Amino acid sequence: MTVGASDHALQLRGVWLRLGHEVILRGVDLDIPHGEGVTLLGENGAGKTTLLRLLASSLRPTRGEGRVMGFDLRDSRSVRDFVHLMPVDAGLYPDLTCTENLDFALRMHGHSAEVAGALRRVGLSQAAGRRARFLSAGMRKRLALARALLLGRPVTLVDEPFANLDAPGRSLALEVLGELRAQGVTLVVAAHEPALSQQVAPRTLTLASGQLAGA
Ligand SMILES: Nc1ncnc2c1ncn2[C@@H]1O[C@H](COP(=O)(O)OP(=O)(O)OP(=O)(O)O)[C@@H](O)[C@H]1O
Repeated sequence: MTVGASDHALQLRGVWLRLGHEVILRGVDLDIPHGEGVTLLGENGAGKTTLLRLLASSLRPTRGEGRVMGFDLRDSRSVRDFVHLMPVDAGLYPDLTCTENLDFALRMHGHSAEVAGALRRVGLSQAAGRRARFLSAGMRKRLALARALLLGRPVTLVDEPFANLDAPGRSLALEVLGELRAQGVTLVVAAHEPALSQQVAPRTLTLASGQLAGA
């Protein structure tokens, strides 16, 4: 692949991905410059989550190549130092409290930050000591947003940030994602709410039949 190591945060060349018997991605090319915000659209089952997992080095291409912050997509250890994936189900440890979930994420990345302030920011101060398994879906989403903000990874991939959120929660999600962009974070947002997502991630790509349009 003739790619410069530092020109783009994310690059894919001719990526195919098969899961089981199903071919999910069919020759996907992608170039996302540092700091860009991209909205990823596509029908249910189009492969958005799969593409995010591939970019986070959680799935390997069946064929083709990719680079994340200049590192080969297959070099999971290096890629994961730069990338945070906020999964659709929030990806929390159910038996840890809100505070413990954030503390743990920070420790994993060798960061320190003010957890209480982040919980306050997302309206979860009262729930700080509650285990994640006892949070509502919207509260889990809020906690995941707090974690994404605290980590501030150079590449942040967000799966369905607006799902399960009430109107103030959706505004909060926009604020948090906007703040990450303002910090120079490269943001990819998979969403079914293009008008919301495009406010913070204006470039729009659409996955259909395993191919990416607008790339
Ligand atoms: N582990 C797996 N094994 C086999 N097939 C899978 C696996 N994970 C996902 N798939 C299939 O891959 C396809 C794409 O799924 P994916 O979750 O990426 O879609 P999506 O665009 O995120 O959908 P949605 O909008 O519903 O969240 C679906 O057909 C799904 O059934």
